[in-house]
Amino acid sequence: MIEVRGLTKRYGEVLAVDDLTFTVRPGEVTGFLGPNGAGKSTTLRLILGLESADSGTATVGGRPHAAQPAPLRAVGALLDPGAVLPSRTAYHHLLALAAGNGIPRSRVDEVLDDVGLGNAGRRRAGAFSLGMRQRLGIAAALLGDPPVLIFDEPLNGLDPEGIVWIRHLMRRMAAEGRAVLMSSHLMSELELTTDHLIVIGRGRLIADMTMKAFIAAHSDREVLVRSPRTGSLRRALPADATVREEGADTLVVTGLDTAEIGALAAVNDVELHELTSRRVSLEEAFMELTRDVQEYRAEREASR
Ligand SMILES: Nc1ncnc2c1ncn2[C@@H]1O[C@H](COP(=O)(O)OP(=O)(O)OP(=O)(O)O)[C@@H](O)[C@H]1O
Repeated sequence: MIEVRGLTKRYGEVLAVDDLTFTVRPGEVTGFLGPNGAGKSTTLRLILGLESADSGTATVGGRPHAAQPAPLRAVGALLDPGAVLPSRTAYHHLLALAAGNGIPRSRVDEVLDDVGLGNAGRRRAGAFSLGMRQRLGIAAALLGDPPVLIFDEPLNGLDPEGIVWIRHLMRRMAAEGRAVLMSSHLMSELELTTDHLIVIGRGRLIADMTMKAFIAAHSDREVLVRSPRTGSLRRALPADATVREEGADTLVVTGLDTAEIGALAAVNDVELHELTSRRVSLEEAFMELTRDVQEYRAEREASR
């Protein structure tokens, strides 16, 4: 279990992590979501003891990272898949890590097989594709068979096969009872993989809820209407319907269903070319949730 309590980190003017509190539970994949610059990587580095907090605590299994007697057995992390000596073979890279953490040599072949690098272990890591480096980083994370796993943007730059593979791996790790934390700046990457969702913006907690609850809360339907007479249709709609234009001949309406809009169009003699009910995408729901912090970011960048 990861417990973050009142965690705060400042870099000069920038409050990168602002009084953040959340828990990552065993047996679940928790998605850690936030727009670029929200403070995700900083939070993960604080949990892993790579940075020190200005205040608050971050513990794994009840201990701060610095107090872990065998860090790789407590928490495995994939932060930067590029962090491998290019001249080393995958096998020797893992062997050095194992030796430094009192992990038996036999475990190296096990994890190489586990991540599908069984045949590539004797090749130099410098010649690996991004997908293979990602797998090697995950092998290193799994080396100590830890109960807690942290992946920072693990799907970045991967091909569809790699993405499916990592999704399955994370689900399997959670099914084995591990606590898995995965960061992303895209809701679409988390929707299929995670049980729980933590959203941050500008270093602060915005949402902490199950993925199911997030989907239920944001599964409003909207109706797309295409017509050569959108102006007349718009005037025919009741005042409490929300209407926005999506191009010259298209309206998107919330608050009415397709039958109601169809009936109003018929009564007012408005020709329709399309009437489609659709779910608001979770990506849009996430953007709505973080709009204030995105605007803040845009303002800050504009004023530089
Ligand atoms: N070492 C550092 N020195 C100064 N500022 C930093 C440092 N690391 C991060 N920051 C700033 O802290 C804020 C949070 O950055 P962080 O990398 O944690 O965000 P993030 O959510 O991981 O973003 P991304 O998705 O872009 O990686 C940003 O404004 C960033 O510029």
